[in-house]
Amino acid sequence: MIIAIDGPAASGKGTLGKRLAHHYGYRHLDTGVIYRAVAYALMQSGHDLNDEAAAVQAALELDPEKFGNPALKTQLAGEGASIVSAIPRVREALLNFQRQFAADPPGAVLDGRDIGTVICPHADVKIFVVADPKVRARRRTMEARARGEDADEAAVLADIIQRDERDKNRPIAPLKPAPDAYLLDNSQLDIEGGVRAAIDIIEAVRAGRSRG
Ligand SMILES: Nc1ncnc2c1ncn2[C@@H]1O[C@H](COP(=O)(O)OP(=O)(O)O)[C@@H](O)[C@H]1O
Ligand SMILES: Nc1ccn([C@@H]2O[C@H](COP(=O)(O)OP(=O)(O)O)[C@@H](O)[C@H]2O)c(=O)n1
Repeated sequence: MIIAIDGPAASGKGTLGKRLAHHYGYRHLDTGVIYRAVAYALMQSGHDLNDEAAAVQAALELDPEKFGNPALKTQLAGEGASIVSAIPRVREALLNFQRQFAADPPGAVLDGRDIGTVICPHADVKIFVVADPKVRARRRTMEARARGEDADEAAVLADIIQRDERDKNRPIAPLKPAPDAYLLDNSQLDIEGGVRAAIDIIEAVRAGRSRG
């Protein structure tokens, strides 16, 4: 089974994806990390984030072993990711890796912006996670502070809104729900509540399928 999770910045996609993968015994890929890693590589090598050739090269040379680098979590890397991810050739270079990850047994949960629309249009279940922008900014700020960073909630909110706008309005793989995605608003839910709601959706889809 392939579970596709999409949604705007800091909506809880990664947390949900990880928890669902654990619940079902599947592998999990946070695809945002891939674009963050490309942006980070460009920043480290002193290239402009709009340098298409350098960005494609960085995408082709990605090392999944480095996806755990804490530097990829910063606001700067997220902002950079939103710029490099709008380059069509970068997305193209990263397509196979993501599709291969999804196809490998026993099943996979992928989260990002275009999983249900482009990467896995035939996913068994698609969930589009949303939450009020202020709630998302608050959660992301608390997360950064817990890591010891000095995060300003208003600046985090501005970054989230700016990235969402860029991601929604780009011509390639824009952020939008697939027509067959289930909407999950977790503004009023805690993490457990969000996970339960997602499992309810997945089980309802499975039950519907087995009834044929
Ligand atoms: N339902 C929820 N209730 C409270 N906090 C949440 C919930 N879902 C996620 N979070 C927290 O919000 C922050 C952003 O979640 P994350 O999974 O990183 O989002 P995304 O992958 O969409 O960027 C994290 O600190 C996470 O612990
Ligand atoms: N499948 C994906 C995942 C991320 N991205 C881009 O990468 C950026 C960072 O993604 P992320 O999921 O790590 O961001 P957060 O929601 O964690 O803040 C996004 O703002 C998108 O521009 C994308 O274009 N497609």
